[in-house]
Amino acid sequence: MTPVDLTKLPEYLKHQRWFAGKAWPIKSVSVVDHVTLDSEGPCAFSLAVVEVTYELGQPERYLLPVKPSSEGIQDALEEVDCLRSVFTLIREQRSVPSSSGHVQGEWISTPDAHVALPDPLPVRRLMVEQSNTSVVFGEKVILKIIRKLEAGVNPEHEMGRFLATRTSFRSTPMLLGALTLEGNAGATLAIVHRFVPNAVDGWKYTLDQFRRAGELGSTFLDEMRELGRRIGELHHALASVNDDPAFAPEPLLQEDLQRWSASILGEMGKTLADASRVHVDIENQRERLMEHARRLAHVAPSGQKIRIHGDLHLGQVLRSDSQWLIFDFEGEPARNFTQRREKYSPMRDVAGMLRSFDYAEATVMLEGTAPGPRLVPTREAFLAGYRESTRGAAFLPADDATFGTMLRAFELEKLLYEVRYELQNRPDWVRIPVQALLRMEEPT
Ligand SMILES: Nc1ncnc2c1ncn2[C@@H]1O[C@H](COP(=O)(O)OP(=O)(O)O)[C@@H](O)[C@H]1O
Ligand SMILES: O=P(O)(O)O[C@H]1O[C@H](CO)[C@@H](O[C@H]2O[C@H](CO)[C@@H](O)[C@H](O)[C@H]2O)[C@H](O)[C@H]1O
Repeated sequence: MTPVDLTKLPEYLKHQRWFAGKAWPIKSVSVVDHVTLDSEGPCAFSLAVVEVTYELGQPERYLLPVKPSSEGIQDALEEVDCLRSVFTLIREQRSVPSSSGHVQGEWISTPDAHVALPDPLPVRRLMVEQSNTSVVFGEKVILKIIRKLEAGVNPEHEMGRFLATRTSFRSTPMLLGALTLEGNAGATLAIVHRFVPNAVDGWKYTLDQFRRAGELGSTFLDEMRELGRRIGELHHALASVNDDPAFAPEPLLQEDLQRWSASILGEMGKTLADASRVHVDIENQRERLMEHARRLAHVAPSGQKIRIHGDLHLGQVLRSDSQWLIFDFEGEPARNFTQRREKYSPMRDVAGMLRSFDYAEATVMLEGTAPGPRLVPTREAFLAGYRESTRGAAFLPADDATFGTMLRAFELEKLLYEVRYELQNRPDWVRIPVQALLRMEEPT
């Protein structure tokens, strides 16, 4: 028996914030696995994995926590008891059979993962714009229930578990547990982290600083230097284990550089053509930009490929208690899990953060803030901190010239990604990466 009225699902899905396929006609929806939870308790509900097939394009899978209701389908996550039930399953590491496998709760039991929770446990839905559903329990832990499921190993779950159990890196809200569906429709369904109270994200924090008149204060630049150091420490931690093939650093080969260079050149073809419809001048830059990507293929290979954050920007760091914490290890949403888990040069993360400083500068300028010396000092402070904490690291290129060439190529790669991201999501913001592409210097 299926837990939901399948005939009502297409209409239900189209009204959900997290449903990505609103623009495409649905051909069919089927339940591929489901489990009933709390069947005897106050909140009997189902966790159903549904597959949506479209008239055109690839099918997608979603997690539907649902309750039977006289009106058809009700989101079980609207009920506090159901949210507590999901959390308890994880905390007590329970295993519950599903129609074609089982769901498994996982709770990390190292001493530094210990968290004391009040009883009864207060529950608060996080009121932020997000594509999943996050809930805070007792102001101590945050549970993210994943809505759109991808095939393969979830990088946020994998990276969080690795950092928590195999490294001493603690500049991140620690992963405490997860809920996984094992079986044919296997996927990570939910993730629990330590909740960071009173945190401000790095994007808001930086905008506030950039909006102030005059020069940036030395305190802020020290904080940016500290952020650079934290990213360097993250890379050290990610490169610190050799006995786990998913994380062991690998030598960076000429063929890696050639592959990455070719991929940037390939992305450039279509992206610049799309961008030139809104900004005609961009086509004149094509040759100069291509040269930055070509140079990547020809540097002498040094350093390593390691697991990286993969989507590092100011919105992925939190400032709390005068500390920087790095979070959201799920990687770039436009790539599949296999691509996101690939080892890469850590320079890609560095480039991502530098791009974010440019976005912050462009944002305050568009708001009418007077020009000022903000961008260059922020970049320099961040890079100085990063270089300080990674001096002599085996994962970085051996000399400064190669460091510079690789950094420019990865900034270009991120810029192209941003043009595509903005064209699709925030067309008014396309000008930010486009202006940066126009400003990119002649390769030296
Ligand atoms: N551990 C945490 N402590 C405090 N706030 C957090 C924590 N994790 C996430 N948040 C807040 O929740 C928001 C959404 O979290 P995120 O994991 O990015 O969800 P999504 O993947 O759905 O975008 C973040 O922007 C941040 O403000
Ligand atoms: O936060 P996500 O993992 O969903 O990342 C995506 O969205 C980001 C925007 O929220 C986008 O970041 C771009 O805009 C930021 C400002 O809003 C800026 O700080 C980043 O540098 C810029 O890349 C990110 O690229 C995208 O993957």
